[in-house]
Amino acid sequence: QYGYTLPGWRKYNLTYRIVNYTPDMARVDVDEAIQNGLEVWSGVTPLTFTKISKGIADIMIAFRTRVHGRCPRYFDGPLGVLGHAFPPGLGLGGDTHFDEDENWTKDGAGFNLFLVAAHEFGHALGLSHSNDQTALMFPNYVSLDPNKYPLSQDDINGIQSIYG
Ligand SMILES: O=C1CC=C(NS(=O)(=O)c2ccc(-c3ccccc3)cc2)CC1=O
Ligand SMILES: [Ca+2]
Ligand SMILES: [Zn+2]
Repeated sequence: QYGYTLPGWRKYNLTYRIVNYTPDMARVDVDEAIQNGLEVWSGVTPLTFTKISKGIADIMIAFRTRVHGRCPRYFDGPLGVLGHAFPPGLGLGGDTHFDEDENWTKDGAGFNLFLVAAHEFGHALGLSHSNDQTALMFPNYVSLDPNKYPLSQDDINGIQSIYG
């Protein structure tokens, strides 16, 4: 009874939908950053992600500002919180929102969408924050080279403890 594994998804084939796009980046670059952010995790688990363009997906992705829709969490304008994601579950579960008041980029300027997305998707899959400085799930944003930013062993241990 001691200890517990964080609740994960009870299925491996998940769907996602990009509900709206940030004007900061080309649509194809947003699609690519999101897809790569998900592939970081599917690469080390049996999870698969299928993109749908309408209807309700497990992971609904949207760019929002301040108070938005029925979301219980708000954004704070430029800087500060960059995004938030809800742990696995029905309804809001898995949904991931990015703060549109940030400057989203696909390179080192502003905030790299791929990096933040990969971090938020960790939450959407059931991971909490890590105290390992090198972990993707570390609570503070570090702008590293997104092309070489692998998962740390801590991230892999975490996700495989849920979807091993
Ligand atoms: O649940 C929360 C609450 C606050 C958060 N702060 S954030 O949006 O500014 C944020 C911080 C760090 C990252 C990050 C960390 C490591 C690698 C890449 C991004 C992403 C977003 C992020 C988050 O997921
Ligand atoms: Ca913000
Ligand atoms: Zn939100």
